[in-house]
Amino acid sequence: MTAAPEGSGGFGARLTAAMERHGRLCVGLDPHPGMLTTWGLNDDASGLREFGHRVIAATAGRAGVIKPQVAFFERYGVSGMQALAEIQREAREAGLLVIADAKRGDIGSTMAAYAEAWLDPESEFAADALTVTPFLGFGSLAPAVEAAARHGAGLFVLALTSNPEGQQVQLAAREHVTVAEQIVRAVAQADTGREAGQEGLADIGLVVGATTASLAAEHGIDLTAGPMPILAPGYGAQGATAQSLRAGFGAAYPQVLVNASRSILAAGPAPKALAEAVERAAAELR
Ligand SMILES: O=c1ccn([C@@H]2O[C@H](COP(=O)(O)O)[C@@H](O)[C@H]2O)c(=O)[nH]1
Repeated sequence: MTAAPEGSGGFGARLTAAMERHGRLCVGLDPHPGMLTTWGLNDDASGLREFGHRVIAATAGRAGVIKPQVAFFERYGVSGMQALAEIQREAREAGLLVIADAKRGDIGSTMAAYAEAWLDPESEFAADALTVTPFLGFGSLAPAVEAAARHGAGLFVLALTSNPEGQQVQLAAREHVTVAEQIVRAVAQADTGREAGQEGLADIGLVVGATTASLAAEHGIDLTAGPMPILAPGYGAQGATAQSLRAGFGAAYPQVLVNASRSILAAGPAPKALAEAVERAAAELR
């Protein structure tokens, strides 16, 4: 049912191919209710579908990755989640990689169910990768790591999020090692199952905010500890710029996939203006 997305092989290989071809922009598909109104769309599942359809049309061929924010679909109940399933399928059929931003995390046995819901290609919500939270302990994500390997899918593990409140937890330290550093080390370790000689990005990556990247260096967190892809939200609406991203990530910048949601979506609904906003952001980050 789902088309083969960009490239072949596991998620890391597909993401590497997509970034080589289209650059490091990930377009955020965040149908804020106010945005639907501005775009002249219904504040219901039909509006979500049309919004998704237009964002996919503007993104395909201009960027390689799209990130639907699940919360903006969930708030419409069953019909919203049905629209999300259809939009994810349409995006993958258009050759885009889909990262479902659902930030799932629970005890291991429940985590296994979340992983099947989002990473099994036979699932209605099948995505190429899923954002997950490690704050129940990185070990609780083991079933998701196994499911990702089984399905050729990926995970992005929250490490140092873009919101300032995250630092209270993420920069707390035990024996001078911050929680964020422990997560980065655990993700690098989880990625060691790569085949000998395998190049490119790994399947399991990190979420590090475009706005908080410089904190990693300040706190001695080595984001180059492995070939982990790094999903970086915070560019545009949250204040990070192409220049601050490069400076903040430093040597890790080649691993970075930059998300932009509101700063691109604000250019809609006209298809040409939306496509130009995608092109501009992609060029700025190249
Ligand atoms: O640390 C994080 C993790 C996820 N997000 C999500 O990314 C987008 C950002 O949207 P903008 O409109 O470009 O600010 C949104 O879906 C967040 O939930 C994040 O911002 N920070």
